[in-house]
Amino acid sequence: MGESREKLVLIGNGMAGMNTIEHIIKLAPHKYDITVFGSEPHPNYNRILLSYVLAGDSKVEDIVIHPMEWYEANGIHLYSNETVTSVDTAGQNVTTDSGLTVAYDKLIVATGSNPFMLPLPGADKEGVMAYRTIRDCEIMIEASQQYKKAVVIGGGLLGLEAARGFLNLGMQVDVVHIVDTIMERQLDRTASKMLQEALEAQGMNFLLEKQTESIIGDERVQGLKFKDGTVAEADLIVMAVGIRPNVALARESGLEVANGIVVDDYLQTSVPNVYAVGECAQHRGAVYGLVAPLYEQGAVLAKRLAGAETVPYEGSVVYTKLKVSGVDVFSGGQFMDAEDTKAIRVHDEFSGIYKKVVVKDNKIVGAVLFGDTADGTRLMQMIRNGDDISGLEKTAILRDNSGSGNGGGSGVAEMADDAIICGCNGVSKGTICSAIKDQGLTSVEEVKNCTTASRSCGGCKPLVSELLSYTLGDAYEKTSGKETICGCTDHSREEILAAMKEKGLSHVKEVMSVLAWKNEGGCSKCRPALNYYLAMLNPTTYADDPTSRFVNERMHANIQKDGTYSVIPRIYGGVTSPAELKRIAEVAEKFEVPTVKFTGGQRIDLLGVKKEHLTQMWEDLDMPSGYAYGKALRTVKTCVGDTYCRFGTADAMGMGIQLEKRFERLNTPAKVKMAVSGCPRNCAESGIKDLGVVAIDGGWELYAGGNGGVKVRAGDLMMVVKTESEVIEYTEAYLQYYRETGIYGERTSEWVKRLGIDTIKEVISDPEQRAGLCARMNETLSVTKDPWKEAVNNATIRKDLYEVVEIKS
Ligand SMILES: Cc1cc2nc3c(=O)[nH]c(=O)nc-3n(C[C@H](O)[C@H](O)[C@H](O)COP(=O)(O)OP(=O)(O)OC[C@H]3O[C@@H](n4cnc5c(N)ncnc54)[C@H](O)[C@@H]3O)c2cc1C
Ligand SMILES: NC(=O)c1ccc[n+]([C@@H]2O[C@H](COP(=O)([O-])OP(=O)(O)OC[C@H]3O[C@@H](n4cnc5c(N)ncnc54)[C@H](O)[C@@H]3O)[C@@H](O)[C@H]2O)c1
Ligand code: SF4
Ligand code: FES
Repeated sequence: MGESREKLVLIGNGMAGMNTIEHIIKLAPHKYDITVFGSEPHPNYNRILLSYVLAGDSKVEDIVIHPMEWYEANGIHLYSNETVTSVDTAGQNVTTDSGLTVAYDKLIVATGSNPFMLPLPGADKEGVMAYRTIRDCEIMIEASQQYKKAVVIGGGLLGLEAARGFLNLGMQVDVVHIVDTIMERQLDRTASKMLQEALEAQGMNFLLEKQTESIIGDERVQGLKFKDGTVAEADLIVMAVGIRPNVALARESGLEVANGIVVDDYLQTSVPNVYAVGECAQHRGAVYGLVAPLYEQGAVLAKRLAGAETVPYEGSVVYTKLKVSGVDVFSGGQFMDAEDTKAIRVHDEFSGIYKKVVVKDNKIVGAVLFGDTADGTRLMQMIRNGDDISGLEKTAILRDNSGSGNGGGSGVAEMADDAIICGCNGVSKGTICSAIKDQGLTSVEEVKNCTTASRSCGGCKPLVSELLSYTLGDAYEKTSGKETICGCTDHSREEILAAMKEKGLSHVKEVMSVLAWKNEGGCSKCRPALNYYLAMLNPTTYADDPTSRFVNERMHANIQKDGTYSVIPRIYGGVTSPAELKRIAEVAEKFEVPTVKFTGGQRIDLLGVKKEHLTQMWEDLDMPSGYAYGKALRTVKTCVGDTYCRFGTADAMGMGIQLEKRFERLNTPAKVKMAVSGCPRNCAESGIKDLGVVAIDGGWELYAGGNGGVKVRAGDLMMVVKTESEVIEYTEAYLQYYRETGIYGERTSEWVKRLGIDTIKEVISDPEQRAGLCARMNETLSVTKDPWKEAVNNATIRKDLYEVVEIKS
């Protein structure tokens, strides 16, 4: 039987080529004798998921698409770790680097791309690398165990996913980007800036508008120098500045090559019996760098080679999603405004949501979504269908997905059966729903195994989950729905706290190990949370884990966008003295601080401080840390009160200073701001603070859960008390209750809303409960230390965190 088979050879054991082979085997299992060559020493794997391997969410073995046994079972000869070095198109055979020659009747070239490496002086130093393969990923993971500081050049999709991975690996990371907006090839300015802010909050540091001039160091890289003369330290540099089609072999073999290997609508090259598919191919002038279009090409080529009827491949409308946990970003089609386009925009600054839909001639041609990407699939379908939207309401195009009511979700119910749910693998709603019904599937994993939907980037998992819910109703709801603290675990906050108490768990790694964390090292969402919960439960015995803190908290200073730091000393109640001001001025002069600014919280910010100056500055200032970087008490703003103001009924400054001295250094689920006003005129803005204190005739009002930031909220009146010591006592109880029941990252404004002010009132009004809360607060406060003093007095901390390695250029 084998005798009659034609010989099909595939060069490139990657995603596009092997997807084509998989289709061919399904369509015409006996037509070809198939040989596959791959330069990498692995079976075909999902390159996309490398980002999850790097981030610690998956293991290398989990991302294999076709294991070795699959090749064997399908009679495919796989030569891994073997590179094809020449193609004889006249004699119809290929030759490899080990000297092997194999004949073909049909040849598929799927050699992918090469990462573009900037040809900089010093780029050949050890520690400068690309990010494309399993090997690259392994090198990065190994390096993180030895080195501390990574720099990623390129703030595109790949660079940002690499940077996120480094943070998860416990490294500090700078992202160097050439223009002033990241992901400018996928996002408009508004979305880009929102993304930057969100990633900065995760600990990423951006060096924007920087052009690298050279890479410095001896044998191993030590840093990079920019054209503007500045430098950045680096133990490891990853170049993620784009890719170039891997066409050298094709060119040498006489195939027509422009940017990529030129192919027609059936993926045929300029040479008979030779086809090209994937990133190396150029179709109608376009070269693609995402899997969805490559799989569309593969489906057409497979049909062609299997002898089945096929429509031509006519090009693809592409969309992307960034795979970084905690941010939702979608970009598709023609997303930039142009003279002949109009846009529908929704920008909710309170919820951090931005949506833009670009319309041309009454048709949607592109979209950018940030913060809520549930509309993405539907919009892409409308773009592909060329739907006329002139009769549609704006709300039918962009939905409010925030609620769980009818408007919520992505509207899977209304999608047509042929709507593509999984863009990467081209799987439609109809296929998924039939598989769920016919095969009795009950989980996203089962749908993936049966239909391939969600097998690649995983971006469609929420939609698949919605389809399961839509098809199975309550039966599905019952099997899912628990709110876990992050994707690394199936446990909820409550379960984790209960286990910490019951099993006496005492460090972050132990929690992850005992509770069988799916991702061994955890991520930036769960590790700081676990560190906080452990410290909250065991204040006197727990040893803080600085590696589980965000970089600003680790450094006790805020990193600014140019890589310098800001230093904000504590100024109790916003009240200072000439001597203190003189000292601040002297320090600012001595260290040539470029900007000195008053903050909204009545203190002084020294901006633009070099890392190596931090500890000496703190020593010279001889003032406590203002914790402007931490999830902790920030400031207590005060008015002058009855000391100077004729309306004042109480000593607002004195009360504010007492509160700040009592609660300084207190760690809380999220930052806490307070204010004290000397009368109901409320000049210190007590109504929009986490705790606001307002003097009234004969006493004080305490307001809870106010916020003047992103989501403005007026505080709820929680309590009216008579004396200053009662203000302290009730504040202790309130803050401790928040510490014990707040979700890590949750501001009091959200917490008060979640619990209800009446519940909080009830708890802290109850003398027994209040006494317990105050006792636990006392215990916590009894062991806090000033971190700046600690760093000044501890040579190891100074060396490990603040010393700068000298960089030779
Ligand atoms: C970290 C990372 C994350 C990504 N995330 C996404 C994402 O979320 N969504 C998305 O759509 N895309 C993503 N991509 C892009 C996606 O992985 C690529 O578009 C896709 O892998 C390209 O497939 P390909 O088969 O054309 O090339 P490749 O997958 O690169 O396969 C080509 C293979 O050919 C081999 N080869 C080359 N020359 C020879 C030769 N002469 N002889 C033998 N073998 C040879 C190479 O070693 C390679 O294994 C990501 C890429 C990376 C690196
Ligand atoms: N989630 C996803 O879909 C995903 C994830 C990773 C990779 N990918 C794909 O992998 C490929 C490679 O990704 P990429 O991010 O390297 O490519 P890219 O071309 O999308 O982005 C490269 C970025 O580097 C910047 N840049 C160029 N020269 C620079 C320089 N000298 N200094 C600083 N910045 C510079 C560019 O401005 C650009 O934003 C792309 O095809 C991408 O689509 C996709
Ligand atoms: S709040 Fe009252 S006491 Fe304080 S400054 Fe304003 S008017 Fe004066
Ligand atoms: S959309 Fe990428 S796996 Fe489904």
